[in-house]
Amino acid sequence: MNTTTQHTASPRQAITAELRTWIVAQARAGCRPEDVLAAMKASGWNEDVALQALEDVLSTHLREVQAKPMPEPSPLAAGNIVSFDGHEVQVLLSLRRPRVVLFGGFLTDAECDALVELARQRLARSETVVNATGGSEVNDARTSEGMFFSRGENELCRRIEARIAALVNWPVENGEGLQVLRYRPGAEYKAHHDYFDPTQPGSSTILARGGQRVGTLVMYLNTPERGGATGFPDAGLDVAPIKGNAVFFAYERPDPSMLTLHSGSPVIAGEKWVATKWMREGIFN
Ligand SMILES: O=C(O)CCC(=O)C(=O)O
Ligand SMILES: [Fe+2]
Repeated sequence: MNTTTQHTASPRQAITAELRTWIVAQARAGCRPEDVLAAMKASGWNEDVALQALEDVLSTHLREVQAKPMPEPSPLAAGNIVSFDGHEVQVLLSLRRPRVVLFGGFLTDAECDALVELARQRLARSETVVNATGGSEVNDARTSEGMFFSRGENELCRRIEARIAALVNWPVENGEGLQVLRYRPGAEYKAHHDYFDPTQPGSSTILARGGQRVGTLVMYLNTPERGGATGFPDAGLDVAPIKGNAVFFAYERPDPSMLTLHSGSPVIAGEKWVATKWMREGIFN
């Protein structure tokens, strides 16, 4: 029997989610297609069927990666000063992988102070999402206090939301309301991803409202005396929390390979205040 007949005669082997993830991971790690094919053959795949599976998975993956619109500050380059609404913002750092951009002077001192004062009386102990249920709970991994403004709640929120939308090219409607956090000495937010784990049953409720998170902007509302950097351990990057600056990062897929694992490291002295804007794939209502 030649291979062609064998191919026609054999039922198409199913491309499971697990196999798809594995093939994509091999490609992203720089493995040559012929080596991936050899590994599949070694684990019992018929050559033609394996080739077809490789082709299907990789072409779909390429289309997904190319077609997906993302929040993205380009065409700004590091070193530029960008002006929006009469307000000048500097691009202090731009990293491609993970996608991270650090803005200088994103908020004025007066805007930072006003956000802190509006948020102060509404603070409550921060919670984390419980993936299994889609609810939330108090957790040692996150020892800050926080509150949410609803989107467009007041003139200040509207002004900041319009600036974010313009500078990262992402619609205001896709943003969650601003969240303000206060960390006291010793408080931290341990390493986490901002996207919702799609394999967890609780995520479907959360994702029904606006889809996945694809980008985050953390704005520093004060400069803590010591500690409190935003760390990106996969990139070996620590962003100093300086009043008015803001760090943007984006993650095309809800996957650790985006390297956007990050933490709010413990505050050692003083308080740390931040405002976070999370951006969804779709309209968040
Ligand atoms: O406090 C920080 O530096 C990071 C905050 C953060 O990760 C978040 O709000 O999701
Ligand atoms: Fe985060």
